Amino acid sequence: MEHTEFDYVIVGGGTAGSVLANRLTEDPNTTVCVIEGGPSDVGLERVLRLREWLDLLDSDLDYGYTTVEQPRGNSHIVHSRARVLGGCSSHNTLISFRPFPQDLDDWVAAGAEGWDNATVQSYADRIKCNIIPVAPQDRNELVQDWVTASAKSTGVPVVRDFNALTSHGGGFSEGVGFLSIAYDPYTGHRSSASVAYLHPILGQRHNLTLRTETWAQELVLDGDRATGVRVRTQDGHQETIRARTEVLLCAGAIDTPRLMLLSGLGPAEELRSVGVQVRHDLPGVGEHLLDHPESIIMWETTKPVPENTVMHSDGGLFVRRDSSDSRPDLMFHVYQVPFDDNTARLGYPSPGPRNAICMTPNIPRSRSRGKLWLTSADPEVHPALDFRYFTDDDDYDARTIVDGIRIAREIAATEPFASWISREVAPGPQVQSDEELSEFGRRAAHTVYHPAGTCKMGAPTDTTAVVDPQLRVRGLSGLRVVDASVFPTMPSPNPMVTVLAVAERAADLIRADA
Ligand SMILES: Cc1cc2nc3c(=O)[nH]c(=O)nc-3n(C[C@H](O)[C@H](O)[C@H](O)COP(=O)(O)OP(=O)(O)OC[C@H]3O[C@@H](n4cnc5c(N)ncnc54)[C@H](O)[C@@H]3O)c2cc1C
Repeated sequence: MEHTEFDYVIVGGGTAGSVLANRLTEDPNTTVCVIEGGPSDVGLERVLRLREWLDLLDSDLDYGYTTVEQPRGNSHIVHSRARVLGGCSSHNTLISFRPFPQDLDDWVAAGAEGWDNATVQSYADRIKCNIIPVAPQDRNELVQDWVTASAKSTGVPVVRDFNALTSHGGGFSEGVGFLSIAYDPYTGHRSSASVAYLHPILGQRHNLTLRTETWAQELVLDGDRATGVRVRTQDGHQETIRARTEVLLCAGAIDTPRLMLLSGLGPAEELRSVGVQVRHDLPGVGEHLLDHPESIIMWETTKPVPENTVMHSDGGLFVRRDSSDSRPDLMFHVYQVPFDDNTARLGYPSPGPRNAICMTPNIPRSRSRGKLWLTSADPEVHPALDFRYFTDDDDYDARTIVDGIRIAREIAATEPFASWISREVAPGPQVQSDEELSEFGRRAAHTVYHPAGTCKMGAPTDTTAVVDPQLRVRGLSGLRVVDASVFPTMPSPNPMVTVLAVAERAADLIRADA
């Protein structure tokens, strides 16, 4: 057994972990060790080339978590989670939206004192990733025509830079346009958390130790203090890495609660039932599993989809149905490839690779709530994930998807987009009633890959919260969570920028405590 000691041990060199590693090692007297389960992405072209992101799903760089049966949804969804430095920012589409001001009002109302809009946006200002609206050479004619038709059909404005509306104003209620994406428009490479925060300092800062292909199996506790992490190295050895000051959990919304539960931190009765020794009863760990569910409508095109693109999903549309809230309540991505995993399984034909266009309506503030739990004390066994998709009491989630498919059909009937479409492939024009559209929409449903909330932040008095507003785990010392698990509620748009901003602020909170 080899023992090594650092000031901070970061579990997970992913989106949040990369930010923390950079910011904490700005002080040359602070030592940091990052434990990352996957390999480095340095020089790994198949990761760095953003356009090839679809090839990473279900690959050796994907943990590929499945869900338990979803009686009202799709039981076949695979939740991709990246096993590589940079985490999901090395795997995802890098669509970059600041959280809406009202999303952060919700955080404060949920007890996350100090996470108000002005504060969080000021941390988003610091993000090092190169976030820009899709560059002119990557804007293809089809998406351009889709933007024009969407604006005409729904009456929403065309937006040139969504984030400018959030950083310099009160956000936006509706809009359509090319997305903002964290990438280098000259090379097509990612500007992921690892590219932006780690690559420039690897080998430069001697106070940073990076342990790739190393898996954190259990937290080491001394009474109620976290003092280290027991890890398994690539060659199967076990060792303990000690933290003099803090252990920082950045393993993401699935693996952070999983590691806590395996370490005896979680709902006591449930832990006992699988034979895990209880170290600290924390009922909220694994509860409150959030996501952005989405569904799909797919068409065959009259001519091949133009080749130029950033990553095959370059446009976005936001619609607001409920005027009592200033935020949009329906979002659509547009996929310029057959996004047919779920439709093919249901028996729908797939157009050729260059002859499909899809719209995927998603629910920005889904009302269904899920849960994650252990089925075994064996650290190799995946936890159970139950998103409880489409189970909210008033059927809001399913109705949102039905509205989304209807709005998408109207856009498809509007020029200049209409001329690109030869026929609707899924669900097909015969599917018309609300009941039929709901049935299709739920069975073909997918995830936008945004699990969050499983170690939620709340007021120090909130017994359902896992961390306090300083992100410290309740009732323990030397342990913080800094990743998408801490979200008290889901930000309406894609969450990566919120994760980056959370990590930027966490670095300040950690330094202030030290
Ligand atoms: C396919 C896909 C597309 C997406 N597209 C977008 C998008 O376009 N825009 C957007 O805003 N969001 C997107 N998301 C979501 C977004 O990427 C995530 O919400 C965000 O990156 C999560 O960051 P995190 O720090 O919480 O976790 P992660 O980035 O997942 O980091 C966790 C890290 O911890 C490591 N790890 C886990 N367990 C252990 C362990 N026990 N020991 C050691 N290491 C461990 C993992 O290998 C990983 O590197 C997408 C996600 C996916 C999967």
